[in-house]
Amino acid sequence: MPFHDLKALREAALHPIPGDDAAAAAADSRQARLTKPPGSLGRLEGIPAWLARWQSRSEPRLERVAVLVFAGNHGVAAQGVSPYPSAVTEQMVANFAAGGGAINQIARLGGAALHVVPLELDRPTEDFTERPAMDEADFLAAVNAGVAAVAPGTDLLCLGEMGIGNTTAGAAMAAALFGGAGWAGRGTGLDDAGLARKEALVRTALARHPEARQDPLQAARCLGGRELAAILGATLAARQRGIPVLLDGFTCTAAAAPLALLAPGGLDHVLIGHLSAESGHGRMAAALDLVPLLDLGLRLGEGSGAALAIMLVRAALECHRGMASFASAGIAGPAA
Ligand SMILES: Cc1cc2ncn([C@H]3O[C@H](COP(=O)(O)O)[C@@H](O)[C@H]3O)c2cc1C
Ligand SMILES: O=C(O)c1cccnc1
Repeated sequence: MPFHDLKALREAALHPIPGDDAAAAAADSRQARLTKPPGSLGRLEGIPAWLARWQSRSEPRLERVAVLVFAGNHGVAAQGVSPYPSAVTEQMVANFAAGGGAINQIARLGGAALHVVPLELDRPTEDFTERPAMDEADFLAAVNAGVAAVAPGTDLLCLGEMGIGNTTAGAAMAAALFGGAGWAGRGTGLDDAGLARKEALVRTALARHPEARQDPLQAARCLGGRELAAILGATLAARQRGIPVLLDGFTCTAAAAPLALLAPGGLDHVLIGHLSAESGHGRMAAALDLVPLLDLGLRLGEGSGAALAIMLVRAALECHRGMASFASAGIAGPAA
């Protein structure tokens, strides 16, 4: 199901698959009968119906949980927007393959299969302060790599990224999609001078690509990166394949955001796993009307915050499945 051209991608994004209201209602009605005061499990209570709606199963399951980490390199990194060199992207991909990344440990704990997808690391995107990051063919190839990586039959998909310089791409996309200034954050640890340079480069990029402000897909092509485009493709493909999605932090959320701007509800099958410490993430989540599940001060990427939230999703479903009902346990409801 690859997208042959931008028009086909746009058509799919403009017409997101609706969720299964009946499956969600069945899950919610079970939730209401469980042995606890209504609402006492807080946000965990909404999760079974969310899974049910997007899996289209009144009894959702979490047998096949996957983490996909897409990796790409960025022309803009040559402008000194990250304290780390671009070589670290490939080195970290090797580290993931050897089991040495934070995401390896968290994914294993979450019972998730980790799949890392490097995207032409020896061919960085163009520096988007000068030219579009990708031409249409490059952009589509990256989107389609994301689509192809989503295995049908997955019950829950976590998305993440690895790419030195990609918080600058995320900031530029956020500025184009949501407007305003101040989207640049410190990323892996920029100092004040670096932060000011990053913010100025985002302004330059926006001025260079006026089409990015008119069209969310042009924002992704001109200002994003291959791993961000792949996240967009994977998020869209997951919806089409009945797979709910956990997004990671700032960069990952920026990558998927065009889907919400192209169609109302285009990210309804998505939860944000955690609120990143990257400064623009809370503002971006609010603009998307999404409240991240966790808030632990992480600013790593790699899908780490998405994968951490697997534990919460598992806890929510375990309670939903395993708890007794008031009737079955013979427990009195509230006094009338
Ligand atoms: C060793 C190392 C491991 C990482 N894992 C994720 N990132 C994170 O940092 C990068 C984005 O930050 P910036 O825009 O400042 O370059 C991305 O690769 C992201 O996934 C890492 C960064 C480093 C250095
Ligand atoms: O929130 C993120 O996505 C993030 C923050 C810092 C570094 N890399 C990624």
